[in-house]
Amino acid sequence: MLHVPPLASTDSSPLSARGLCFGYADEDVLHDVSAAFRAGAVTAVTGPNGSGKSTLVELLAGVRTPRRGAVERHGRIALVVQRPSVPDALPVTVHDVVAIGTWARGARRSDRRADRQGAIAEAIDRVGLNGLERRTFSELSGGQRQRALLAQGVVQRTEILLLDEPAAGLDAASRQRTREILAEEAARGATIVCVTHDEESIAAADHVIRLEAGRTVG
Ligand SMILES: Nc1ncnc2c1ncn2[C@@H]1O[C@H](COP(=O)(O)OP(=O)(O)OP(=O)(O)O)[C@@H](O)[C@H]1O
Repeated sequence: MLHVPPLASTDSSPLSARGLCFGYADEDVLHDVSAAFRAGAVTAVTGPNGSGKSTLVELLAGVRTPRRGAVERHGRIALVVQRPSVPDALPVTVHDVVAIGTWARGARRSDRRADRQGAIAEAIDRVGLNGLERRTFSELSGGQRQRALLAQGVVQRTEILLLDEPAAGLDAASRQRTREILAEEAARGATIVCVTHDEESIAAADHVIRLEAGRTVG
């Protein structure tokens, strides 16, 4: 796939960052990061461990606030986090996890209960977890948990979908399926930003942002 740089300007971009600086302590881990993300495209965010990818995605999602700079968002955002830890005592099932993703949809009057159940079943089917709906999170493998969270993200049908290493720990077939799902979400017009170390995901992305030591390098 042709790799063109992300948009230089923020014009018509559903999601953009301008001059982001952020530090967990005195020292900044992100330095003056600017980027604009296109609707209908998958942007891969890559770079070495500790280069600031997860931090950038959390700033884009609004989970963290930049010390300097700003994020502009147009549309609803879903964030798929990495390696969730759920206490074993919490008996939350795959179905529950995906259903949580429909809560915001449910606020829309047109979204009837039957539609919600259908959307949950479809999302579980898309990530290949059929038959495991009633399993609790503690009874799932790491890769299965990862896929349940992906289903929770896509069921929201938000305009912007942010994912932090959704393919981490997945086998080759599941990584491939994850790439297909992201392409499908982009095809319906969503803006997809995906942190990844996976070479195939980087190659399949429409745009690539590379971070090194908290700075964009291309
Ligand atoms: N909660 C935290 N408190 C203090 N420092 C943190 C915290 N989270 C991350 N950092 C530091 O911020 C920097 C960027 O971390 P970040 O997790 O964004 O990197 P990353 O590129 O996502 O790494 P990886 O590829 O390993 O997931 C690193 O130097 C890291 O040690």
